[in-house]
Amino acid sequence: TTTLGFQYQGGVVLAVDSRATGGDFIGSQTMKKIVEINDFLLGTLAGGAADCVYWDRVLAKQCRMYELRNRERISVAAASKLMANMVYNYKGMGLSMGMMIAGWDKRGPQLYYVDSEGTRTIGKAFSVGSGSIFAFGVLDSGYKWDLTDEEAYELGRRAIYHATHRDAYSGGIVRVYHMKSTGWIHIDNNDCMDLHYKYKQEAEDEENKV
Ligand SMILES: CC1=C(C(=O)N[C@H](C)C(=O)N[C@@H](Cc2c[nH]c3ccccc23)C(=O)N[C@@H](CC2CCCCC2)C(=O)[C@H](C)CO)Cc2ccccc21
Repeated sequence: TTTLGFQYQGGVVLAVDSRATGGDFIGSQTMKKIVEINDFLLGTLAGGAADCVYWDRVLAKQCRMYELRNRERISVAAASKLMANMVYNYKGMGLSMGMMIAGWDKRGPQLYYVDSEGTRTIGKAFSVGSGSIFAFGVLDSGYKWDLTDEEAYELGRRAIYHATHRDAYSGGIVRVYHMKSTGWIHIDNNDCMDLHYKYKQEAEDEENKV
């Protein structure tokens, strides 16, 4: 798996692949690794598939219960803390989950990393999963705060594509979401093979320019 999240002038962009593996067997090429918790909260999933899918659903329920009890949306900080505290109760029992929580609340756009070891941290950019080293290579070389929305989407797409190209445990569809002040929007899905030939053609066109 390769998941990526970064904050820039336009909010937070999330980009992920869609492969699930069992050993060297590919269980699925169409998994959803960006989960919609509510209109202003997104999560990304990496690690044990069942752990991720299960605990994401528990978090979504807890966030909804908070809204009903308090008549206001839960903050990004509180949602990420809920998840961190829930999985911390199982520390050392074999859970494997590395997730990001992206959202926009009264404090503006925020991005948290939470994992089953007990880490919860706020930051401007994270990449989680077996392909994260490849994604960081592209992200670090192309990131700046002042990216336009289109540049940010393309940076996320390219970073995940390069991870799917080099990491055997990443692949399938590259999914991109954008967390804005008005909530999240789903930008697009691209099969990583289509991106491969698109980028190959672009590189050849660039080479052939005088
Ligand atoms: C195909 C599939 C599942 C599957 O392939 N399960 C295997 C056992 C699994 O958990 N795979 C992990 C890798 C893995 C296997 N054993 C482990 C023990 C500990 C930690 C990781 C693993 C995976 O694909 N992980 C993905 C993220 C998943 C994909 C599915 C959606 C939720 C996030 C990745 O992190 C990359 C592929 C790298 O492993 C589980 C599942 C639930 C619901 C619907 C479909 C599936």
